[in-house]
Amino acid sequence: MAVYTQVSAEALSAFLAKFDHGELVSAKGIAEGVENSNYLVDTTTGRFILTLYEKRVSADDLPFFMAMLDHLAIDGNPVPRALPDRSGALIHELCGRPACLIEFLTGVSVSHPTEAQARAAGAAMGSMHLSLARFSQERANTLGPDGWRALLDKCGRDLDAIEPGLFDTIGTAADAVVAAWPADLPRSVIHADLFPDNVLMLGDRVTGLIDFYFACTDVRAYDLAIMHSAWAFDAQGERYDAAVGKALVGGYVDRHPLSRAERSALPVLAQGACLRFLATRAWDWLNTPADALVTRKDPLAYWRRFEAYRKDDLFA
Ligand SMILES: Nc1ncnc2c1ncn2[C@@H]1O[C@H](COP(=O)(O)OP(=O)(O)O)[C@@H](O)[C@H]1O
Ligand SMILES: N[C@@H](CCOP(=O)(O)O)C(=O)O
Repeated sequence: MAVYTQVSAEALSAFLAKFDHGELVSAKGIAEGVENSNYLVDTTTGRFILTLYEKRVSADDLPFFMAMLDHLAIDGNPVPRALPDRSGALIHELCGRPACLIEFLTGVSVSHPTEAQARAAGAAMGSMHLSLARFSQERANTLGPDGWRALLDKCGRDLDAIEPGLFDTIGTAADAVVAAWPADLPRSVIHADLFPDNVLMLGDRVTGLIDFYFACTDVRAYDLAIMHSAWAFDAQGERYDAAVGKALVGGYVDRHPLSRAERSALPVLAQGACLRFLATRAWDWLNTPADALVTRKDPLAYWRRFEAYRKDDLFA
């Protein structure tokens, strides 16, 4: 469960009093997620998400994320916007954290995507990329190859506590990926974390794309590679589902073109994606406070995926 900051009913009522969205009826900490504190808030006029930004989200980046969400929503993408208070402010402070009141979107995230769901989710990313081609703001990726390499170095030999020998094995793998990293593919703002838990669905229909707080400017095909690594394997990273992987890429290209150069870079981009998520998961595994209400995610599930991408071309 990801609730790092406890918000009292009194503090939440005072916060809601700044908005025209009714009075507090109930609030529950949301079990899913690892980065921020999220509450499901019911008021006398509707249902909302309250997010308090923690850990890796800098308050300085919030205006970028909010502008991106507005841009995508105007283009008809199913993304949640932050709601302004009576003075027009979107970004607030609550219990010492930056906080936003956010539109609630219906739908559930799937844990075992079917081919049809993967195709729909890939198409949703394709549409999002078409829209982002016209979004002019930029944000550097702090978790690009330099960022995840530095994070792995910061974990250092403690990585061996996760699995003996991991520090050396990953170091060699990271060197190879960094050396092969494509420099000249098309770039744009990307989501950079479009895992199944960040796509809300009703049946085979995508009803929500959420959690844009890693969004950044990077190689556009890297977004698809991240998504592939998250959607086409089981949670342990042990079993690859070729049909789901194919459907995901197929859905994407139904909406957005993928050049030959982008296609042939997907295997190395996917390996980079694996090391990036392995790095943050390993850091969190080693550094999450014992009293945090959060379920840590298994770093080795991303090492297994990495080995699968290194062994075979899963995009062939
Ligand atoms: N706008 C929203 N509408 C509906 N549910 C949401 C919304 N935002 C977040 N959630 C719910 O909260 C959970 C955690 O949100 P998420 O943004 O993924 O958190 P984190 O940033 O901590 O990873 C999601 O899995 C989803 O169940
Ligand atoms: N998706 C990442 C971690 C970020 O968690 P999210 O709940 O914000 O998607 C992972 O699985 O390692």
